[in-house]
Amino acid sequence: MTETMIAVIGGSGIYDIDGLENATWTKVDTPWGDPSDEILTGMLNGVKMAFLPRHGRGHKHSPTTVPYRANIDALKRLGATDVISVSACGSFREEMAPGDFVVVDQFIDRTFAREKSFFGTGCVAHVSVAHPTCPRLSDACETAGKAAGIKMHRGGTYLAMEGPQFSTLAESKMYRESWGCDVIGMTNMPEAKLAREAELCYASIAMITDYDSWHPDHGEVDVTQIIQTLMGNADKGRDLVKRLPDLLGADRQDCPHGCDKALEYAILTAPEARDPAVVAKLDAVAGRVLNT
Ligand SMILES: CSC[C@H]1O[C@H](OP(=O)(O)O)[C@H](O)[C@@H]1O
Ligand SMILES: Nc1ncnc2[nH]cnc12
Repeated sequence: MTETMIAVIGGSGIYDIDGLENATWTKVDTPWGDPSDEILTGMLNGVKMAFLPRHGRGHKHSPTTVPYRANIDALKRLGATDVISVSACGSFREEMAPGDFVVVDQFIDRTFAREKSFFGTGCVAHVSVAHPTCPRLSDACETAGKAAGIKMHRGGTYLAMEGPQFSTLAESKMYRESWGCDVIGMTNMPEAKLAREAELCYASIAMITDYDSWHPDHGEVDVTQIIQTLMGNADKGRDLVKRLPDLLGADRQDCPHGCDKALEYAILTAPEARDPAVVAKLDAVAGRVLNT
């Protein structure tokens, strides 16, 4: 049995969380460069917590330049077991209205200018992301959100676009009508894929801020409107987070869905063919299976 550490990656509008005991911002060095910012650690109701602002305090990183690999490595290195992403998203569904939250369970990855794996030449691995989010962690998010009085939707497909521009009207209609997507954002990929490679349970909460550009009764997406909605959402998001420790507990059992064993049969490169320098970089992410 290991000790739970709940890591929250806060998206646009969420640059800190309050209420942690012994709250400390810590710089974490990783073989993949600097994370987006220092990481806030502390205790909440007897459970270890970590918080990382995805874009950095002051919103320094664009969706393309967020150092996704360094962020996931740093959280794993600190001892995180569960990662909860909280993100601002557009909605493709009338019933998923601004102010509502969606516990996302699928993704379509349309990003193209990001490093998407910890593995590659010298140590090749292929993990499954058929089910990219952890149902156990998603259950906790849904329960916590409902207890906080938030209108929660369970399940939804998140279209991850490169950005930084919002979608054209034709794209928005295609994602909604032909591809069956429910929400859109710019950051959950490759984050979810990297969390799986690092054997971390991952859940994603989409805080709906707008109707993207498809909705006939709403104008095109506008960052001022998004930020206004976010200001209301951010407090709700923080309230949800505060309820997670009681739901997840300090003693962590093995993940019933196998998120924490994702690398068990994933590494293809024979031990004698592995590049020691590449293996060394994987100490935090894949130390369990590489015995580093
Ligand atoms: C502020 S609007 C666009 C911006 O907000 C979202 O960021 P995050 O997912 O980190 O909350 C979206 O993905 C874009 O990066
Ligand atoms: N409509 C939208 N498209 C992409 N990212 C978003 N983040 C918030 N709203 C968004």
